[in-house]
Parts: sequence; C-alpha cells; structure tokens
Amino acid sequence: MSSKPSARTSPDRLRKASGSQSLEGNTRRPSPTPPTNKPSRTEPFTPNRIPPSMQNFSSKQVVSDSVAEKKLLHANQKESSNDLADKFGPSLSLADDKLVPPGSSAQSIGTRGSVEFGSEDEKKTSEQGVGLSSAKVSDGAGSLAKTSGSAKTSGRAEFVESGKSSMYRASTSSDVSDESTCSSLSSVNKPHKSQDLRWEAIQAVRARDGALGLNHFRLLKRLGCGDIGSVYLSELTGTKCYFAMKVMDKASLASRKKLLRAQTEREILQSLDHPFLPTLYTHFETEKFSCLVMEFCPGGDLHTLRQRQPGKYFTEQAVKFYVAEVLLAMEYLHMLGIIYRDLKPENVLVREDGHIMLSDFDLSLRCAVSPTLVKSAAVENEGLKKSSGYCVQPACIEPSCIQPSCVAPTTCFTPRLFSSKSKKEKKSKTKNEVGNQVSPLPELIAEPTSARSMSFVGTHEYLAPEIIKGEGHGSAVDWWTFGIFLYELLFGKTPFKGSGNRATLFNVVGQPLRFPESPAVSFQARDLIRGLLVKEPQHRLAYKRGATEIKQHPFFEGVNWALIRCASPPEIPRPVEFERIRVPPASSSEKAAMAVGMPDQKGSDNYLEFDFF
Ligand SMILES: Nc1ncnc2c1ncn2[C@@H]1O[C@H](COP(=O)(O)OP(=O)(O)OP(=O)(O)O)[C@@H](O)[C@H]1O
Repeated sequence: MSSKPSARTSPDRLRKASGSQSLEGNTRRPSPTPPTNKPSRTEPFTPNRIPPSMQNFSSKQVVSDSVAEKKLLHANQKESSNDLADKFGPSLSLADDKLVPPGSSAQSIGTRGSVEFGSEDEKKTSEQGVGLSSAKVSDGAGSLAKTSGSAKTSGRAEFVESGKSSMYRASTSSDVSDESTCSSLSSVNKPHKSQDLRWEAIQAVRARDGALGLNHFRLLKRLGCGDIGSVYLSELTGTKCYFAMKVMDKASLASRKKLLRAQTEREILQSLDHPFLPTLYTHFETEKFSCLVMEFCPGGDLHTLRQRQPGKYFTEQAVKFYVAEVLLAMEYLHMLGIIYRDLKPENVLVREDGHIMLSDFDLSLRCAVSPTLVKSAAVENEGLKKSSGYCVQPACIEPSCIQPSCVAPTTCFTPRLFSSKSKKEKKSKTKNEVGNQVSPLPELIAEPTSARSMSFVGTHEYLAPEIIKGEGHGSAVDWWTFGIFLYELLFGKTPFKGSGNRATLFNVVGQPLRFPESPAVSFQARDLIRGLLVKEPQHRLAYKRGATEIKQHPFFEGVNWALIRCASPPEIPRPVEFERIRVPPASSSEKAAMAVGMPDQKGSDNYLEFDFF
C-alpha cells in the first residue's frame, strides 16, 4: 500500500528546506496569521497594487517596494533572478527560504508546502454567494464569432472566499452527529457511486445503528498527515469495506485558526460527485474530532509515482492520460464555482483502478458561477471543419452520457442543472439535432471569470505570478498551475524552481519559460505549456473559456473525453492486502483516535502510538 510519502521527505525537497525546519511534521503548509492590514474588498482594484506579502512593512518599505514592483512589472524578461532579487529583495519577507507572514514570527515551511495568507476581508464576504451556481443555457448563436472566439458567460461570478456558515458545529457539541444522513450526501445524489458497495455498507450500518461514529471503524494505519488533520486507512468494522478517514482535532483547529479551512474542505467534499474527485461517504463529529470518511486511494500520489519512473518523468502518453483526467476534474470544480488553487502532483492520488483522484480542498476558493451552454454558429462551423467524428448523439447532452460514439471536444459532465429545461424545449432540441445529424454539441463554458481573491495561497513552485504580485487572482491561477503540473510530469521538474522559495518566486514573476533539452517532448506539449504559462492571466490559455479551450488543444488530440474513465491507465497499483495489516487487539478505535495529535505535534508519542493499531 502506498501512502503519500510526503514531499517533505524526498531528497530534492529536503534541500529546499531550511535547517531549522522540522522535516517530520506537517510543515508543508505554513499557517501564518492573516495580515491585519489587508486592503478592504471594497477598495478599487488596481493592477499594480502593493502585494499582500509587502503590506505589513513600514510605509517606507511599502513605497519603495511599490516602486520596485513597478520596475519588476516592466523588467526585461531576460533579467536574472539575482538582479530581480537585488531590486526587490526586502519587499518579500522571506528569510532563509522561510516565508515569513507579515505580522507574524518566522514559521517553518516544508518544501512544496502550500502557503496561505488569507484576507479577512475576503472571508467576511463569504456568505454572499456560495452555492449560487446556476446554469444558463443560451443559444448564443454567433456570440463566439462576435467576440473573436471568446464565449461570453453571463459573467455573474463574484468573489466569495470560503466562509462562515451555519453548517459548522463548533466544538461545543459532544454528540455524535452523522451528517451523511442528510440528503446531500445520499447516493441518490451521487450517481457515480450509486452502485458502490461502500455506500451500501454505510447505509446498512446506519439503518441498524442510527448515526455513524468512530466506534464503527477500525483504524488500521496512518496514511499521512496534512496541516489540518491526519488520514487513516480504516475499515467499516466487519464489512471489509475500506476508507480513508481524515481525523481533525477540533480544539487544535480552533486554536490554530484552521476551522474555516476544515469547513471549506468538508463543504466542498459534500458537494462533489465526479469520477476523478473524492467521494465523501460520511462525516461525523465526536466531542473532540471531526471525521471525514472518503474513498481510499491505494496508489499513492503522482509525485511519488513520478519518482519511480525512469528519469523521474512520465512518458508523454502517461502524462496525457493523467492531465486529461485532472483537467476534467478541474472543469467540474470550476463549473461548481470552486477554484482549486493547490494543484501539484502530491495532491493527485491514484485510485485502485489506476485512475486519478484530485484531493485536498482546504485552500480552495468558492465563488458564484453561471455555467453556460453556448451553441453558436461559429462553434458549429468550426466543429464541422475540425472533426468528422463529432458526437451527434442527442443523449450526449445529458449528464450521465457515456455514448461510445461521443468524442465531442466538450464535456459530458454537463451540469444537472441543464435538465431543468422544460421537456418541451428538450424535445424540440433533440428533434433539431437529430434532424441536422451533424450538429456539434453546444460548448459548455463554466469558467468563473469574475472571481477575485487577494489571498496568498498555493505552493511556491506552483504559484501564479498574479498571486505573488498580489494583484488579485481568479480562476486563471488554476490554468497556470495546470501548466506547471504538465511541465513537471513531462520533464521531472518545475520550470521556475530556484535555489530556495525566495528565488523561485522571483523566477516565476521575472524569468521566461524555458524547456530543457531532454527529455524530448512533442511540439504540441510544449505549445500547450507555453499557452498556459503566460504570465499575464488575461492572455493565458483558458482565461475566458476555461477547460473547453484546453481540451481543444492538439496535445489532447485523440483523447476520448467522454470515455476516459474507461481507458486503460498507465499503471495500476498492486492490490492492497488489507488482511495483512496488523492491528493490535487492545486498542479501540475511539481510544486510539483520542491519542491523535495534530500535525504540528507529529513526532510526539501520540503519533507513534497511533501509527498502527
Ligand atoms: N483518500 C486517500 N487515500 C489515500 N491516502 C490519502 C487519501 N487522502 C489523503 N491521503 C494521504 O494522507 C495525506 C494527508 O492528506 P491531507 O489531505 O490531510 O493532507 P495534505 O494533502 O497535506 O493537505 P492539508 O495540509 O491541506 O490537510 C496525504 O498526503 C495522502 O498521502
């Protein structure tokens, strides 16, 4: 079985860490205190505003940094990172590769650790629009032509950071509450899992005992730990159904101001139903712990898998498969108004069938979005020119479509919301399409283009320039990280990595994209990376039309988007012999769980006790 060995322990990651860092603990994610003097959300957005990372310095520094930033913005792309560092040095508070959040003392940051300097102002706005997703089917004929290829969504996407909501039950309750009894978690609403034995096992226990709790699970092995909790391989006792259970200590979350992150992750997980995203089978609270029961991925993560490849990079064929699946997952997230913000190989897990599962949503940003189905003359004509194999099955506009003939360059994971169209409308549409026989599918535009966040969130090597510069960022950051991800899988390294975090950030902002001479990578792959790693977000591929734009890139030629989950994965993990995992008889799950420390206590006796039981 492969747990995600952390990036923290791989040799090239360790080199980046500063001497004082704990390499054992969960140092991947710093938990800086959010700066107190963040600009208000109501302030007008100015492109060259002072980056958040500079805002807690003296006014003198801020002024000079502001000037430095402007210089940087116009800097010759060929300028070396050292030159930039000289100009820019004091502005970013990075000491010895440790990112020091403004207004807080130095905190250790693990290599490839995700960083988060949230803006309180953003968080306050959170109640405004979460869950406002609404789909609009627009016939928009000609709209693409009129806007030179840029489809217009209805543009109703406003910033909403993961926010306070009445859903979180603070640590005051000692009752076991099993939220999976609520309809939002029932398999009825998760069509991809309706045949799943694990659902049935969970339902059977619930029918027998009422709510689920820790006492229903046998925790077998710790799989890994993150910033807000630890993940355990668990068996629903007596069922031989295995899960990954994330256990979070509520008091520790509260004291470390991580409640919001935990809540964000839970709410997002609850809303997902997609083959390449985690299924949350149940969630329950005990007096001390908040537990998320998810699908277990025995294949480890793509970072670990990459290290095992000859040359530490994947073949282009394998890369195409993995990134295509990630792209579909990201498309779905954007359609739900979720900007992921933390794509990296460490967060892409491999399921038992070799397909991927994108994990880790606590840094995601939620915003309102209006997915729009655009059927335009332009798309039709272009579609006809491009491919004779376009899907003409009317059924393909339904969410569950897996018609073998469907090779349309658009998703079949269309939002359920579209089915809200009246039967009459549907009928006439179907008639028309059958009549035409050659009509391409309407194009789904699900990009939350107006979302804005000022948070400093992500992983150094993957941070988009607009995040580093503090210009405010939106969904385009996911397409930047997608470009870095593609590059790393193909070349075995990220493009802007410097000798430390500080140098990396300067490289991201100021260095041009370069490709190594080896391994040899196709022109199409490099062209796609070039399109994605454009420093100005508004010129970046997918800025306007999201995943739809990327899916049409020649790199993905031949990918059957609708059937990719039936395609053979590059590698299938060895089956896990669950029975051979030794569980000491004496400890009950509940007791052992009580011994769980939070990640920053890793290495303490508590953790050792809890490793296997
Ligand atoms: N569903 C899963 N199946 C198998 N292993 C998992 C699963 N989910 C998480 N893990 C393992 O547990 C580790 C911790 O996961 P977790 O999501 O808590 O931490 P993380 O990815 O570091 O994120 P964060 O710091 O935001 O909590 C992961 O690194 C991974 O190795």
